[in-house]
Amino acid sequence: MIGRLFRAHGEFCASHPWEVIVALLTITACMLTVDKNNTLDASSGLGAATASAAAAGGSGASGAAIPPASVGGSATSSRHRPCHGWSQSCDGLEAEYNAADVILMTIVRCTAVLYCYYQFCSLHRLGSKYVLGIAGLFTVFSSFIFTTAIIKFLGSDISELKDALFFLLLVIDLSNSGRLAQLALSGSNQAEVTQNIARGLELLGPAISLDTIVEVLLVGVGTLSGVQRLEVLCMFAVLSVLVNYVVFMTFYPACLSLIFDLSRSGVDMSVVREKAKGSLLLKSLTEEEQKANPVLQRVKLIMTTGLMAVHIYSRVAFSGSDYDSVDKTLSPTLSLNVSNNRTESGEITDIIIKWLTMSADHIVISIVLIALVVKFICFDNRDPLPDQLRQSGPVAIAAKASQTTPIEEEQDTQKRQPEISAVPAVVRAPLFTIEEQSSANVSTQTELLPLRHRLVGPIRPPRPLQECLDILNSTEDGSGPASLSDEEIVSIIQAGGTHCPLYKIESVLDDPERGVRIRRQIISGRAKMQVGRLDGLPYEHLDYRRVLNACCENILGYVPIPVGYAGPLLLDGETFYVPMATTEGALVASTNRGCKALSVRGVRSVVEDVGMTRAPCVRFPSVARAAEAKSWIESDENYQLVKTEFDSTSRFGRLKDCHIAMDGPQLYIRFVAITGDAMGMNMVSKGAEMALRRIKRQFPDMQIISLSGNFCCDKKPAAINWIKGRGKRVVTECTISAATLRSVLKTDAKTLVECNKLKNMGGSAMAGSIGGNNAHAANMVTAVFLATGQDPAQNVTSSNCSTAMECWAENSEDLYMTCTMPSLEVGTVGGGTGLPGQSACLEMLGVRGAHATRPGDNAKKLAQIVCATVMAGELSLMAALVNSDLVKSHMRHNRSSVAVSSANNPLNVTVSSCSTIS
Ligand SMILES: CC(C)(COP(=O)([O-])OP(=O)([O-])OC[C@H]1O[C@@H](n2cnc3c(N)ncnc32)[C@H](O)[C@@H]1OP(=O)([O-])[O-])[C@@H](O)C(=O)NCCC(=O)NCCSC(=O)C[C@@](C)(O)CC(=O)[O-]
Ligand SMILES: NC(=O)C1=CN([C@@H]2O[C@H](COP(=O)(O)OP(=O)(O)OC[C@H]3O[C@@H](n4cnc5c(N)ncnc54)[C@H](OP(=O)(O)O)[C@@H]3O)[C@@H](O)[C@H]2O)C=CC1
Repeated sequence: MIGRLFRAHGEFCASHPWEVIVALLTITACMLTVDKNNTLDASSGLGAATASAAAAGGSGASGAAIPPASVGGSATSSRHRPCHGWSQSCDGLEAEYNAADVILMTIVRCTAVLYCYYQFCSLHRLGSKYVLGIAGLFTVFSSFIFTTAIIKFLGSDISELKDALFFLLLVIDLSNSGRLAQLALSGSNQAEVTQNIARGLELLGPAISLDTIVEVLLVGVGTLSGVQRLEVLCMFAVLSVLVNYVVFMTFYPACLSLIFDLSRSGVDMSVVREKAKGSLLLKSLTEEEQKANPVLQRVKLIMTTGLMAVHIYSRVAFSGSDYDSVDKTLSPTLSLNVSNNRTESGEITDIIIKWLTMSADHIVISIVLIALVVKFICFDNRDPLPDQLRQSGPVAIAAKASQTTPIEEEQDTQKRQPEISAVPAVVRAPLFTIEEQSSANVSTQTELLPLRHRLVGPIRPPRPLQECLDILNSTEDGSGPASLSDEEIVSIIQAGGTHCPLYKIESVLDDPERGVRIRRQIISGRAKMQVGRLDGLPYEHLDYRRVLNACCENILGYVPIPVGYAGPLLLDGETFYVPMATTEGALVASTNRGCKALSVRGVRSVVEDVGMTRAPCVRFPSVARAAEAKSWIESDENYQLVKTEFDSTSRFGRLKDCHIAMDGPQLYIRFVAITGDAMGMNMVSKGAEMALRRIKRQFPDMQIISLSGNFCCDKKPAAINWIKGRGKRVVTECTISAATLRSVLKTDAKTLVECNKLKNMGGSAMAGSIGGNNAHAANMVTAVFLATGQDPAQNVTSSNCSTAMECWAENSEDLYMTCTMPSLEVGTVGGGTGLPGQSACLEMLGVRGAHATRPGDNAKKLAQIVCATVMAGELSLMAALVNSDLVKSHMRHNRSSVAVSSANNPLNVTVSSCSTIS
């Protein structure tokens, strides 16, 4: 209920920022410009005191003494009406500074500075130091200005604020401003910002209100101390707390909202708001009100009650004629203090009395300081807001329920133990973002990543390096790397040598995930990365057995790429749903549309296993000797000798051909081999090496320049692959009826044929392209390659494609289309095809692993699917181009305002939106 009130209030402030800000500024301006003498004269009883205060203020500043009677009087009256203290402040403060004063104020100032430092450290831990730092500074500044205005209004001398400022710094809690700013600015549009601010106040408001009450009552105790200067300072502090509270609840959220409002570009907010309603973040924000730690809340409530009792009792006890006697009881030395402060007596007794009287001052200030310290330690230790939200969100709850086993919980608890970090970068909680919320329900580790990043291990000081090395190399039970803490392992790695090179951690530790975690920490430190830089790069839940010694070295993690599907695709009578991994919005949609058009009549294909190639470069002493070697290899009999050697290296690799090019005394021997279901580069390289040995036996003067002489030609554009082929050669064909062209692609055959001729043929010829007579074959090739674990770099040669179109049927209104791809380098065995995700995608196509009976058939089938998918993408894009739909569709699917703004703009300001374009 209370939370909802705060929420409504926050919503109001955020949605009416101008009104709130102008209202507050107007009130402040009124206070600053009001004629305080008139006002105070008119007010009850304050006039006299103010007059004296003003006078004293003036004198006080110069250090003039005030008659004891007047001071005393003031003090007395101040206890009857606390606000009186404002006008009396100068009286109190003008008292001459003695050694104790100097020490005391120094401590207060130091504490304030340290506290500020602590606050900024906390803000840094929360996330962006710039945004949050500015938020914190803004709160301090605005609170100070408002407090000044009120103090001036109450008739005090502003010159005395130098002491009060430190109290102001001590009572302001910047972390809440940081939290609210972080939450507000994580919104991607005005509606989200408003909702985030409302949600933030709903969450923070009740706790902050209670904190404020406790602080006011606690610090208010100082106003009962009987020590006049302390009373005045405490009144400043109380006022600061109250003003800071009001600023935080009104001015601050309004300003946050305004920042966003002013910096966005004219977007249609009704549309954006509609979109925002569905966002995951908002869903999590509308969940049940977050409760602060109930134990702490109860303690605070009890404290509040107790302090109220103290205040009521004290003020009743001090009222009326009783006051003087009570005052004497509580502070018997006060009058002495006042008079003694103003004597220049050097007598020991006077000094003792002065110190004794000041000790009351010290004691109460110490109580206030201790109370503040207790507040930091006990009450400010609440979970960061992002954690609270994460815990509360329905998505997170579901994710937690499904993911967190008791064992995991236990591990997490262990990992929450204080870290023993030997490296400088300690990963902190990441910025709270929509993306983080959105990803909470997928089974990646990102949600708990920051905690798991930390170095873990038994809490004990690291053992000496030699001892750690002995344990590392020991084979005894209870020894070995598992018994070393992360910090000890880091020290071994940092020491260098061969014991545990950074790139071998996984195998040395025999625990890949732990190894990767430690490497991330070390690299973060060595690369002097900002805290949390690697948080977005997952590394857990990866089957490292399938990665190590197969796919990657020096692993830091893995990059998740979205996988979509295009289909159904009717190919040679079979239906396929083709997985595509891409970050190019609109690509899958386009291919999907193409599949729809093609599948009405279905695609037919032919495939040929051209063979994988490897062409070493060898050199002979003379051209004649090179020519002799060439003819030796090309003779049938010798070719068989070489083939036997080649084939001996694999159960599936079989030498198919040998093309030799001569360039001076150099030979480029292009071995062509079928490689079963593997793409075959390793296999053919292995075979080529063995074949070269045989040739060298025959020609000992042959010099092997390089196993790869670029005549192969792998991963580089080359005409030879276009002409002779490489891997699999596939040709697909299809006819698309005029009706389908109209209904699905919104075009006709004639227009497409014309465009294909001028763009894919004419345009590519003008560009001097080889193998590029297509619109975007590389798009589909790469997306399917990534999804199915192919070598991504082989998209270069594999994307060779000629797309042809003709008008078809009697009336020439249908379309006949072919795609010819002579060099598709694909495999269903080896490389990345064995990784779990990639393997699942191959499974989806029914081509995972080796073909059970006919080795090579799975790879060929995959090549056919790739070519048919390319055809679908080609058809759809060509239709989009003739319809001038390209830019429109990409603005809709390929440019998210959230992604663009969060990448380029720390304030998440929307820099573009499809709603303005489409
Ligand atoms: C593999 C190496 C580096 C071994 O090289 P090496 O000299 O045997 O290794 P080493 O054990 O003596 O270590 C030397 C250094 O290599 C690094 N190193 C060594 N091992 C690791 C590891 N596991 N993880 C990370 N770093 C490693 C490391 O820096 C190490 O120094 P250290 O730190 O020990 O003082 C070397 O043989 C090599 O560079 N091979 C070439 C592999 C390659 O480039 N493959 C690319 C694919 S080929 C292709 O796709 C295209 C192609 C070929 O067809 C194109 C064409 O036609 O030309
Ligand atoms: N070395 C190089 O120059 C290059 C390497 N690459 C990389 O090479 C890797 C791919 O090499 P590739 O040779 O395809 O794969 P692999 O190196 O993984 O070799 C395939 C393995 O699978 C076995 N196998 C089992 N069943 C079959 C089957 N039905 N058909 C074929 N092989 C089968 C083979 O047996 P057997 O041992 O009997 O042959 C062989 O051991 C990729 O990671 C790629 O990135 C890429 C470009 C160049």
